Amino acid sequence: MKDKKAYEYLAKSGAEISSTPTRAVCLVNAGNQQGIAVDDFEAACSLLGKIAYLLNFPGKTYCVVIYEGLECAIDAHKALAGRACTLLKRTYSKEASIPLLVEYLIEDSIQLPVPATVQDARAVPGLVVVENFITAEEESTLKQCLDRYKWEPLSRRRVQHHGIRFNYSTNRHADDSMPGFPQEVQDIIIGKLRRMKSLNPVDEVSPVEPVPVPDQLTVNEYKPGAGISAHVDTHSPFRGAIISVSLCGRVVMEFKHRDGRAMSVLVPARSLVAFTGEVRYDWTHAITETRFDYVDNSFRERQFRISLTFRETKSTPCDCNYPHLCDSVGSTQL
Ligand SMILES: O=C(O)CCC(=O)C(=O)O
Ligand SMILES: [Fe+2]
Repeated sequence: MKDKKAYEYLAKSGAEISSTPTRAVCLVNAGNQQGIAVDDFEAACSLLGKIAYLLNFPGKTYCVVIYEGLECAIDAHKALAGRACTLLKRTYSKEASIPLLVEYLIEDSIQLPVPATVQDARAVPGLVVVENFITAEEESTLKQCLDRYKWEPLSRRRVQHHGIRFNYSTNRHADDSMPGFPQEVQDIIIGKLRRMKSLNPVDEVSPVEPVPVPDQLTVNEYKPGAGISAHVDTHSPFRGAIISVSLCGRVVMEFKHRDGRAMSVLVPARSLVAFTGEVRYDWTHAITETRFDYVDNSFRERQFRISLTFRETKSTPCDCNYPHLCDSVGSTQL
């Protein structure tokens, strides 16, 4: 019965079974739904030949390995067909003895999502991405440093606030100041920001912007799978660009404009992302709650991630040219 369902889902996805060997080997009964972890799956299948793509579809009862060469696919088919799933370290032990059903698929019939990349930032005006902004050593120093401070639990993540405090109920910074940033944050990140000449948007059309002088820091800790709903950071309390530095894991960030433009951008670990101009004021950004992101041509498990969002506070109304999402429109400004 289970097998039949898996074949039905496979057919529904548009994928067609081939009666002759192809590079695409489909493992039925060994999907993400049955607890196959993507890393175990990749390790087991790469023993049988060089993998071009790995497709471990979220919630599905099959997965697909596309080998670089046909010979490897034939070898894999021979090695895997009828074998117990323990080969793939299936986590549900009661199902571990179900034999694998292996099929070749017509490659063109497999629907692939478009993987999110860093370069996709080009389609989001004003977005700045600096890869490897901090080293792995600096990342671990910062993580250890933050672990010494108290976390505030929110429903799906934990936060810390440093510098001038932000009030979530009014969406404004509180008047009472706290001490400055932790020393390591000051030395590593603020030090690097001071040495940066400007913020250069990836699209190369949006104007270069000055580097802000942050006095407020929000630290977000996301467990794997957690996210943040679509929002624009309130305009008026903050001057210029908003900066986010990622520790520990990569994530895919979703950007949307009300005119229909939308883009998923890969934000690598240890990178700096800055929101300037149009993306700062006129687009929303979000992190979808999901266990998998489609990156590097595969669905990869969402990683644990800490982000540090730096803002420079101010007390004047916003003077941006993007009225639709502006909190100053209709009050003091227009
Ligand atoms: O995690 C991130 O990089 C984004 C956080 C964010 O959007 C925010 O704190 O406003
Ligand atoms: Fe934000």
